[in-house]
Amino acid sequence: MASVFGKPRAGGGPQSAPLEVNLAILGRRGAGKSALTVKFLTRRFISEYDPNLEDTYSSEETVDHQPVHLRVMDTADLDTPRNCERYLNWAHAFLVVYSVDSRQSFEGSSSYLELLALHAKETQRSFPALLLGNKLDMAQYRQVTQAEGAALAGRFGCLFFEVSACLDFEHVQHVFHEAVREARRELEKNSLARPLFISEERAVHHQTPLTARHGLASCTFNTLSTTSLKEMPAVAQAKLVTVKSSRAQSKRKAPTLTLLKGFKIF
Ligand SMILES: Nc1nc2c(ncn2[C@@H]2O[C@H](COP(=O)(O)OP(=O)(O)OP(=O)(O)O)[C@@H](O)[C@H]2O)c(=O)[nH]1
Repeated sequence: MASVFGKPRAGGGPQSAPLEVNLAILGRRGAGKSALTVKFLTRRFISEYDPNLEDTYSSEETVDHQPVHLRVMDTADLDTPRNCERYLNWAHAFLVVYSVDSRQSFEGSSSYLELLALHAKETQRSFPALLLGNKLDMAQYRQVTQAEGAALAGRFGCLFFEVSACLDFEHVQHVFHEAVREARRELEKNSLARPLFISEERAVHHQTPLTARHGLASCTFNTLSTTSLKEMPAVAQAKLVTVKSSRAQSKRKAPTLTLLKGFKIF
């Protein structure tokens, strides 16, 4: 990571305007979404988090000598995807996390990948996703083989990595940077730098619950259209996360680590 979380180190690459990339981390409770997020942002493994809080963090990164303003939404969906539009309409790329020692979390990751595939079909856009088999350090309790993870990733055409939030930082950083590369490729390919739009008059008619059509997840999302549109509020005003105060309390129970919404650690 070429920046101390929140500000780039000297020599962090050419001073062009940083590309903005939004990354959402999805997966069943306990898969390790928060631990991976905090490892990437702080190089530390923190063991306990409050499972109910959802936070969005920001970090100035340098990926392949290019500055990137990276936002990471550490979601908290409980056990199945719900109210998905908060991340489906926000993220440029997704990390779908399961734990190699939990068959249930692996099946949960398959539901998320199916949801993302449906969203891509509905919006006629493609969204890079990376499948992560976390807790590799617990391989002796494996319930999901590497081959099964690779096969699932292959089915959805996404990259696959096995990682551990409590082992080396470089491996976790590599995965986040791979997600940025995938998002950047997609943005450059589809020049998606334009802000997302939502239909004003037609939002109600276009809300089509996925459960009605696909029995998959209790998620609904607006079908995006480009006529008579109002620009979506900037991320800072949008209610993307449950955090209301000026401090983004991390999900860990212990009071020692708090992440300021102003994107720095202290
Ligand atoms: N051994 C090991 N434990 C991990 C790893 N990643 C997370 N954990 C532990 O697994 C538990 C769940 O981790 P979280 O990061 O809270 O998982 P989560 O997906 O954010 O789950 P929720 O907070 O419920 O949404 C915690 O006790 C972590 O310490 C890992 O790579 N290895």
